[in-house]
Amino acid sequence: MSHYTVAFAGNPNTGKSTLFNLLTGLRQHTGNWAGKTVTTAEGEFTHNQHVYRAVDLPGTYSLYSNSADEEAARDYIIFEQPVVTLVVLDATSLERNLNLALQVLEITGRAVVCINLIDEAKKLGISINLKAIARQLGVPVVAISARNQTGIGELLDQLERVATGAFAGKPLKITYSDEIEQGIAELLPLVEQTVGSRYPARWIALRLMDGDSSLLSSLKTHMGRSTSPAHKEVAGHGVTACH
Ligand SMILES: Nc1nc2c(ncn2[C@@H]2O[C@H](COP(=O)(O)OP(=O)(O)OP(=O)(O)O)[C@@H](O)[C@H]2O)c(=O)[nH]1
Ligand SMILES: [Mg+2]
Repeated sequence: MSHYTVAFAGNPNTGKSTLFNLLTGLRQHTGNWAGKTVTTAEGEFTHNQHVYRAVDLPGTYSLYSNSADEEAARDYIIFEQPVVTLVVLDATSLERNLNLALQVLEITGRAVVCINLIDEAKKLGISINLKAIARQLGVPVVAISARNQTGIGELLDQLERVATGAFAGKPLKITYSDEIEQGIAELLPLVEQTVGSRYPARWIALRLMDGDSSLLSSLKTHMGRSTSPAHKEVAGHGVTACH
């Protein structure tokens, strides 16, 4: 039986924990990230004989280094490298929410985009062209309502496709201005030489150009250790639903 780690990322209040609780039921525990006062939760669920370890990341608007929450979500995706990152978006404010999805896709193509609160969007008369968004983003896109429990089967099927490698994402690559692309081109070989092929060099180059010293110090910390799965760092127990 395979075990796949799935990280739940998304803006605050997009229903990550509602979905997480729905999938994991009471098979979950909460704790703090190592050295950070950021609460996280882990749980387990099964679909088609595959076991998934779900990690509920803190809600963030970006993966820059504006807060401990953003640093924790960023570090998890980059350094713990979940098999799938599930990006949960609010269907009623897609434009703002897609910003985080684009940032995740700059880091990894092993992602599924989950458009939640589709019931609310319908009430507001918002219709969403899932196929067009999926084509543009290059990863599966599924509409669900975590509250009404609709679309969950399709979401789990898409998670499985990405987790097993049956679907290989071709994540949208954002092309920046000539000046920035020139900077990336100069920095990229140095970053690749330093961090190797394990980490997303283009994204790291971009963040370094932006003067992201927090990412730099996280890189130093994580590169000094071999692989250390996140679950070892989560010091928690107790059965509780997360919020
Ligand atoms: N109408 C509707 N409400 C939902 C749905 N999913 C979640 N909600 C509601 O949205 C609110 C936020 O849900 P949470 O699951 O706490 O959101 P979250 O993303 O975990 O929030 P943070 O942990 O703060 O980032 C709650 O009141 C949920 O009941 C949905 O599919 N439809
Ligand atoms: Mg939550």
